[in-house]
Amino acid sequence: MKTFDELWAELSEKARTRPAGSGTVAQLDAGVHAIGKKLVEEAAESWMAAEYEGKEATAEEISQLLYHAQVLMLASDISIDDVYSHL
Ligand SMILES: N=c1c2ncn([C@@H]3O[C@H](COP(=O)(O)OP(=O)(O)OP(=O)(O)O)[C@@H](O)[C@H]3O)c2ncn1[C@@H]1O[C@H](COP(=O)(O)O)[C@@H](O)[C@H]1O
Repeated sequence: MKTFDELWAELSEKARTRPAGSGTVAQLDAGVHAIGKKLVEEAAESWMAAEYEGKEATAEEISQLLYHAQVLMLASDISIDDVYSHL
């Protein structure tokens, strides 16, 4: 288990060091358009899970949604504080 902030620290490090085999690095290389499509896909899957699949599936889909949101932030050079400033 990890927190949002811990995942952000891990993904930031992956973006900086670009280890071989990292899915995050592959997504960053694919670009904002591809990352945005994944984000929308995970949002739709979260919605469907919440309507039809129960709490466990919904939590899993939302975790993937948060992951892809963080990847989009990295690809767009947006920090956590940039986002928090709008909350
Ligand atoms: N939390 C996640 C995470 N959530 C979702 N995903 C990605 O999002 C995809 C979502 O799965 P789906 O089943 O919805 O999609 P899919 O169509 O079957 O998968 P794809 O064909 O798109 O890969 C997964 O296949 C992963 O590629 C994640 N990839 C990585 N992480 C974490 O990010 C960290 C860094 O990962 P790496 O960069 O791969 O080392 C690690 O702690 C990982 O646990």
